[in-house]
Amino acid sequence: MVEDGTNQTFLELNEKSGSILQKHLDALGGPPKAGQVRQLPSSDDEFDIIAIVGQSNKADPSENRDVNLENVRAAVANGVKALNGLQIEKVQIAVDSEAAQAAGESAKMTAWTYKADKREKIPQKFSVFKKDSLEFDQGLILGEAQNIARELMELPGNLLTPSIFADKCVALLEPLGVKVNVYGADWIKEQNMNAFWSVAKGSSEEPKFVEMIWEPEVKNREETFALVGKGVTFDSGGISIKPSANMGDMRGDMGGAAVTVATMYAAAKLKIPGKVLATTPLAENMPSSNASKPGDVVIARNGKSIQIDNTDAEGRLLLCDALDYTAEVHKPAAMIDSATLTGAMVIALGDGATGVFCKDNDLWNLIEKSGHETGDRAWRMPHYQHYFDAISPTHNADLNNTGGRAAGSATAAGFLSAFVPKDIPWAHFDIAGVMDTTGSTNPYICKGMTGRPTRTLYQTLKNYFN
Ligand SMILES: N[C@@H](CSCc1ccccc1)C(=O)NCC(=O)O
Ligand SMILES: [Mg+2]
Ligand SMILES: [Zn+2]
Ligand SMILES: [Zn+2]
Repeated sequence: MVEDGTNQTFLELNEKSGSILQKHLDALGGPPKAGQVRQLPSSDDEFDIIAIVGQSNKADPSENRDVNLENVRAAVANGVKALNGLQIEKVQIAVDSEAAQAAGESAKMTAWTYKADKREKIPQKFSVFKKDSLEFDQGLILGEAQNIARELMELPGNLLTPSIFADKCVALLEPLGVKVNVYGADWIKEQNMNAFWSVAKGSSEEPKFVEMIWEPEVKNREETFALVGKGVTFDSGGISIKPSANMGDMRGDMGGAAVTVATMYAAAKLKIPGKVLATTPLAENMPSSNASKPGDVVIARNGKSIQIDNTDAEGRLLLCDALDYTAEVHKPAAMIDSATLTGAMVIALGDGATGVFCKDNDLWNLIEKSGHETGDRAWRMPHYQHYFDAISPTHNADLNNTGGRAAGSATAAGFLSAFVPKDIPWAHFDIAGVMDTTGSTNPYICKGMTGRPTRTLYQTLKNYFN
């Protein structure tokens, strides 16, 4: 696969073919425009087909990402898709070394579909044209990591209960040298994680709390970076039940946990030179006679009382205990939580960017830079006292678990801030908007669950420890 009709690889192949390639290309209308692909028969025994891919050269700085790399991702995606169904197993991609990682990421993500049997028709083996490239291979791993998150998110609630999710964490990460601790209901209650338990107790599926530790022998920095991910394997809303239309999408309400685990996979595979600690509270949110009722009051692990006025605002209840535990027990130097937290974030940003709430400018700058590099962007949201005031105080407790309709994402972030010590740089990623896609906005991610922003989380760790 070769980008446009003018680059060096094309010229070499054309010369070798005695200018037949150029003749075919001219007959097909000349070099492809951005988004187009021309497939040429190859006279070279080494290749069955040569695909010439048009690449955009638009570079608008206000896009807030490395547009050149994103153009390469798009071109590779279009090329791979044009080869679908042709029984081509292996694709060599002609790409410059500075874009090789982006090409690898895109190839791997484009070649993925949830239905494993359909993958047979899509090329699955990729390399750089006639050479080995470490950057490209790293890109393949990062694409694979995001695919792991997509797979977990697509899995329906009956096939991915908290117990099954926890088993998958062990199977995926322990062989890579990540220590994985899995705790159940008794431990959650012993820890006084009563806010977490208030969500889980309505389901017959046992909740799990998974703790993952990557600690390499060789470190660039001694600090611990912590990740926390919301893991609601199905969110029915509980007693405050959701409308039935599209309720099946809530199989992806463990997206925060999925991208957290996928980031740990990438961190271990690519041997991030520092300690990364991750936790995921996992539960189902179901209505039953055991479920929490609107108006119930619980005391969270940190001693704060919470009035549960809306059982569908459950994410912050699991997360608040997980954040408190992670901060107190592991004392990280920085912490990011990821959560499909609010419908308001879907309205605010759609699948354009992850909404990030962060008071620490250094951490925010690191996250923004990372999103710029991966193309999976972050957008800073307001994290003011004003929004915290909307959820506190409440009639019968220190905090209310809902701040009402206005600025729902910001008041949710305000709620979480009551559980993170002020001296720990912390960012909250509301990933509800980027949870899924119609498939029309990004050429390398098909319709469905996206696994976003796995690569931006990984890149943030990489930038932090390098
Ligand atoms: N599970 C969360 C977020 S639901 C957000 C969403 C909606 C539609 C498609 C994708 C994501 C939840 O229940 N939040 C409560 C709330 O926002 O009120
Ligand atoms: Mg799922
Ligand atoms: Zn909910
Ligand atoms: Zn939820």
